[in-house]
Formats: sequence, structure tokens, C-alpha cells
Amino acid sequence: MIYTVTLNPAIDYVMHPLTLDMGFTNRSSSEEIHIGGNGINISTLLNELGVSNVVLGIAAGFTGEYLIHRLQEKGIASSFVLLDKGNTRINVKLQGIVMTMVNGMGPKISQKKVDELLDRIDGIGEGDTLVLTGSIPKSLPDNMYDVIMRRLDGRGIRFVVDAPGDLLMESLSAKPFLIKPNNHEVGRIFGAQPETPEDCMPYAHKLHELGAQNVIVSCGGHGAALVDENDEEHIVPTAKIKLVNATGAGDSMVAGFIAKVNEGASFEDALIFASACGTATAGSKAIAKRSTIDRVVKALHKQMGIED
Ligand SMILES: Nc1ncnc2c1ncn2[C@@H]1O[C@H](COP(=O)(O)OP(=O)(O)OP(=O)(O)O)[C@@H](O)[C@H]1O
Ligand SMILES: O=P(O)(O)OC[C@@]1(O)O[C@H](CO)[C@@H](O)[C@@H]1O
Repeated sequence: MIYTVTLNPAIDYVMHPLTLDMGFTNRSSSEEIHIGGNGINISTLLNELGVSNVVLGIAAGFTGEYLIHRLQEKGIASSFVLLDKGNTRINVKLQGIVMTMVNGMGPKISQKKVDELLDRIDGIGEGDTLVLTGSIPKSLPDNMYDVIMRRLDGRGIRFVVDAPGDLLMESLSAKPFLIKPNNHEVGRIFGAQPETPEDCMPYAHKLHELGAQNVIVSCGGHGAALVDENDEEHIVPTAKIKLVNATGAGDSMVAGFIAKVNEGASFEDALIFASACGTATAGSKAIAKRSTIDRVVKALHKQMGIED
């Protein structure tokens, strides 16, 4: 079974302002409400692909209730520790010519609730995949992902980690099956400014040498680089789309890669499919639907000269 952990889930409130003037009242031309947080996005895309998975996380208040209700509607299994106080955060995404995001801090979480979540995570075992992704709420220790991986060490679990700089580097000693930083994160870690998959390849090798089995570095519309567990390099372009909302494109890429590898596909095929999933989401209002993914896979195959 695939489990995703979202310690700080969110309601993503996407607004489309025509202009954005700081210090003035701005008007949105339309808005949408989606459930979010990286783990939840990954679960949503896996569910679109028909891959069973379970969302684990911490939720609170009326926004938490809404989140759980939407997951139920989608038929995604979830197990949330519920807080007595506070609300699951609302993250505001201002989609103009560029996307500006204001992400909430999220509710305060007591040690008792953390222990409750850890107890649930303890049920995960041999052959399962555990996806640890997204920011760690301020009230939890920074090394929370490390704590979880050490607790489950030796059980034959595939760990997938997609987390910002320090957290990602700390996770490497647990030899995660997959990490997926983007080119900006890799640039911050190594003090460089890589843009393209080719620029990112040397850094993907370094992260692989430091312990990650498979390293994907995504580069937005430029595509992605992969160094796989056999130390082989792969580069994938992206299909051309009209950008609608790139929120969750990276999560969709992770979901697509896990889904294909779990099916037994080669790393090359998994990366191509993952790229298509990311692009499909970037060209959609929310996490991509299966029909959009299928269309983008076809377009990307054609672009790459691959026969369907
Ligand atoms: N503008 C775009 N056009 C086509 N594909 C895109 C675009 N932006 C993203 N993608 C696809 O999504 C993948 C992941 O995107 P990106 O590198 O932006 O990840 P990310 O920064 O982790 O995203 P996020 O944090 O928004 O989920 C890319 O490798 C690509 O396949
Ligand atoms: O605040 P975090 O946890 O770093 O990121 C949360 C978030 O921005 O990431 C997802 C993908 O972009 C969104 O659904 C969500 O709002």
C-alpha cells in the first residue's frame, strides 16, 4: 500500500486577480477552492490513476472537516488525527501572470497528537511506500521526517521524501527510495543557479552519492533530470501546454513516478510518465484528471518520437 503523510494539509484558495497592487483592494476575476498540501495532492493524482493509497495527517476545525469530506467524496482512504483547537490552514494562491502564494502557518500540534499519528504510522510495513512531503508545522520538531524514517528503519519500506533544503539533506542518511527537489531547491543547497535538466544532472549525482536511491530534479517547463538507483542518467522534456495553475505539478510528478515504478515500468518510462503528470496538472485548474494525463502522455510520446 502507498501511504502519504501530510502534517500540515491545506485548503488551497486560488484567486485570479487581473492586477495585483500591494496596499490596495484587488479584485479577483474568478476563484476556486481545492484541497491541498503535498501529500494530499499526491494521493489525489494516484487516485486518478486508480492506484489505492491512504492519506495520513493532522486536521483541525471546519477546514479540516471540509478536507476530510472532500477526500471521502473522491473515494480516497484517510486517517487523520483531529486536533481539539485551531483550523487546518487556508493557503492563498494568487494566480496572475505569475503565481504569488501566501501559505498559512497551520494549527499548533501537541506532543500527544504527534504520538497518536506516530502510532498510526507504526502500522506500515514490508513492501509499503511511505511518502513524506510538505512543510513541517512550526510546533513539530524540524527533523520529524527523520524521526519517522528511523522509527520504521529496517522494515523494508520505500521512503519518498520531497521537502525543502535542510530537511531533504537530513533525510538522505535514511537512503530514501526517491527524492524530488526542483532546480531552485538544488540551487539553494549547492549555491548554484541551475535552470535546465542538463544543469541539474551533476547535483542529482551528488544527492544520489549522499544516499538517495533515485533523484529527480524537476525544472518546471524545462523538464526534469533523473539519476536512478543504478547510477544511470535520464532527461525528459515537457509537453507544451498553456499554463493554468502549476500548484501541485511537482506532487503530480512524484505520484506518476511512484505509480509507474510500482507497476514494474523502467525508470525511463516512469520519468516520462511523471513528466506528463506534472505537465497535465500545470495545464489544469487543479490536480490533473486522468483524461488530461492520457492526452499529455500521447503528446509527449509524439514529441519524443515514442510509439504508443
Ligand atoms: N510550465 C510548464 N509546462 C509544462 N510542464 C510543466 C510546467 N511546469 C511544471 N511542469 C511539469 O511539472 C513538473 C514539476 O514542476 P516543477 O519543477 O515546477 O515542480 P515543483 O517546483 O516541485 O512544483 P510545485 O511545488 O508547484 O508542486 C516538471 O518537471 C514538468 O514535467
Ligand atoms: O506550505 P507547504 O507545506 O510548503 O506547501 C503547501 C502547498 O503550497 O504545497 C502544495 C503544492 O504546491 C499546495 O497544495 C499547498 O498549498
